[in-house]
Amino acid sequence: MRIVTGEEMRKLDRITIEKVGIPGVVLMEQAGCGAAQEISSRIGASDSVLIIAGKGNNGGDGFVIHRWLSHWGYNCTTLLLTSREQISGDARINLEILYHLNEDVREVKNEAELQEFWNGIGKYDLIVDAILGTGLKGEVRGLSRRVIEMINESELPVMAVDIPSGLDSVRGVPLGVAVEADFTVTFGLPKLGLLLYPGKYYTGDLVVQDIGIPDRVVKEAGIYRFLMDDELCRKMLPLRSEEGHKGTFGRVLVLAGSVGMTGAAALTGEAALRSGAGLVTLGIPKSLNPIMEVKLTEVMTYPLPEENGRLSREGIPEIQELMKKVDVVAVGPGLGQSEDLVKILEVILKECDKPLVIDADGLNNLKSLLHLLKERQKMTVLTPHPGEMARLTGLKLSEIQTDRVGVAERFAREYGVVLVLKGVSTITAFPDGQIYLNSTGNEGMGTGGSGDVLTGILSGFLAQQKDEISIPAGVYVHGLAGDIAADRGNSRSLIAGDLLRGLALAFQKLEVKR
Ligand SMILES: NC(=O)C1=CN([C@@H]2O[C@H](COP(=O)(O)OP(=O)(O)OC[C@H]3O[C@@H](n4cnc5c(N)ncnc54)[C@H](O)[C@@H]3O)[C@@H](O)[C@H]2O)[C@H](O)CC1
Ligand SMILES: [K+]
Repeated sequence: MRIVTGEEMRKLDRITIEKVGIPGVVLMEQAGCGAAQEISSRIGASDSVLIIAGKGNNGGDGFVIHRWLSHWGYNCTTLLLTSREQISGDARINLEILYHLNEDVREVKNEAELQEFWNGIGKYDLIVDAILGTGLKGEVRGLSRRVIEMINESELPVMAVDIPSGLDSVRGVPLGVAVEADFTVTFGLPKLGLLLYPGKYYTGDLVVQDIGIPDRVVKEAGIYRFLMDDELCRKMLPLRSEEGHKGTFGRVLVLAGSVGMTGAAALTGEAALRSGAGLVTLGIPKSLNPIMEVKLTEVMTYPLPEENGRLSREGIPEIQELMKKVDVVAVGPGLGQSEDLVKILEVILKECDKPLVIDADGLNNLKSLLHLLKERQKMTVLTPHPGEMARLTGLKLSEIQTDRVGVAERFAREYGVVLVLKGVSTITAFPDGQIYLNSTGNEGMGTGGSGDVLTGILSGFLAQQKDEISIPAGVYVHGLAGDIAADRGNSRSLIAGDLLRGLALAFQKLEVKR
């Protein structure tokens, strides 16, 4: 499913109305009736509903909701945060209908009148926030601001119409103040801010209501952000032929590990195999080889020259040979940091003509080599968590976390890489501007080794099909494996090894028998 900003949704509405010819009042009817159905499925037959309506079409949706809920027998009151005369267009049509039906509509024009009305708030069972939607501009001001504060203080259940009023539809942050909703019915397509933190807190359960915006309008609008789901992931999984063999499923070289950091290397190697790669070779400091030989069965190990327990530049000729024999190279998990490792990474960036996945310490050794990324002709995937992204870019953590999509989008475009910015709602950004927002995973995955498993999954996918579109699918499968593992156990006690076992179950859920 595509993801839009408020502004993009307004453009889609406008094209649908002006070019396709579906009247706005029809879209509003679809929106309001759909939202009323969702509300009706969540409240009791004798519940009283208070619709708080702003001056624009978000308020208009509220009037339609009032009409349908009342039609189904619910007690409804609309609190209008302005006077009747201030309402126009499609919203006014629906407001007049409420008056013609003698529905209970109260107008409040100032804080005193609002406070007087609010003294009776206790008789309502649900508040419908139809104050502000995609027309919000700047910090919330005036009566809208005061009523949003009162809604949040009221502790009453709240449903938000389209967007929790006050929430920025791009960055998902409150513009001064925002409604804290229990659930939100958004129209047409999900707005980006509803899917990011802290926007997710204000949104509560998100329901996307189809209001009949034609697919063709959406496709032609050039919307380039996507929300991952099972269906989209299935389409992006690497294809596997039934006559396949180890060679066709691809060979992965993992350069990872250092003394004391053998687990990262093992997790990456196993995850690549568990994701369907045919053969995986793990290049590690040679003193670790006996340990890894015991630890790993299916993953082959290759002892490389070392210094102080980390790969050393003496190993470069062997690494150059190893890279020629594989389909994809993953470098970084547990590597450590040193000048030799920077030198090794520099050679890899300059000479490796295969897709490359750089993670963890591979990223921490990359800072001085960023310019080489632009020169690579083959795909490069970087998988930083926010801290590694801060070190890579020199940005503060807060600058990254309050504009995750923007930061990822700009970096991918500038360096011509696929950037996987991990965190809640991991973002995959492509050099052409495409953005994929992940929707799987849980807090239990904030555990050592989780990222190593992701690196293995991504390199395992690229080994099977050198198509970067499998990267968001890998991120999705990683989170799905974590969700399945957490469901079977408990997210608190989740450890990275559980993800390896969860992978098979994740594929089972996703794989449709071809
Ligand atoms: N356009 C359509 O056909 C459909 C729209 N839908 C719903 O309509 C809203 C968008 O409506 P719009 O009238 O453009 O804007 P809003 O109702 O969101 O708000 C505009 C209203 O609010 C005032 N305002 C703006 N910024 C602030 C602020 N910072 N503080 C206080 N007040 C502010 C402004 O003066 C206007 O009066 C969309 O979200 C949908 O809910 C239908 O759903 C589908 C068809
Ligand atoms: K709203």
